[in-house]
Amino acid sequence: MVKYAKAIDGLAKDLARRLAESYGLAETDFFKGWPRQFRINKYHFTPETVGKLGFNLHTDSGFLTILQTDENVGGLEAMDNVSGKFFPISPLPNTLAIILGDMAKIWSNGRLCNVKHRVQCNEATKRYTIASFLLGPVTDLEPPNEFVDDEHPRLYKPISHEGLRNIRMIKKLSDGEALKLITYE
Ligand SMILES: O=C(O)CCC(=O)C(=O)O
Ligand SMILES: [Fe+2]
Repeated sequence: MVKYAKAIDGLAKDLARRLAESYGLAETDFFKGWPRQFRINKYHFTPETVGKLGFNLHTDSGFLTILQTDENVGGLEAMDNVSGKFFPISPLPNTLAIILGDMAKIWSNGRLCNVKHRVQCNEATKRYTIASFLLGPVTDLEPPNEFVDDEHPRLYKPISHEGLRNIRMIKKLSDGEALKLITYE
């Protein structure tokens, strides 16, 4: 378990660093000291739950999620935010799914998309997934200067990961809509 967590943590940091590099940012270790979280999702799908949701539509509140999906049981669906259509993220052996969350959208000043996703129960069986989250800063997050200019004015008021999570919880907005509440007029 510790070995797995360390390897996943290394991968998350590597992905974040490469993302920053791909935008030509000066600061590529921006995620230093950000908390991480690890969760095993266990779905007890039954004949009664077939056709229902196992996990409601949501965005992940953090920066990025590395999801190890069940190799045999599908159900994860991502939403295309232009058409609103859902498409399945089918299980592929030896493949991890990477999901960008609310903090990635705030950090990139709106360039990166916080992907809406859900889990649909398609068959009466058990389903296991492992989600590892690189969350976000404990202090208020502001996009790097490279993401802000006259054509791309600051979209969001500075906020910590916990601050955003509190808004999501209090306002019951776990589908990414909480970002509208911290948008500059
Ligand atoms: O179990 C899945 O496939 C998705 C889990 C998920 O979206 C999450 O843990 O945030
Ligand atoms: Fe999720």
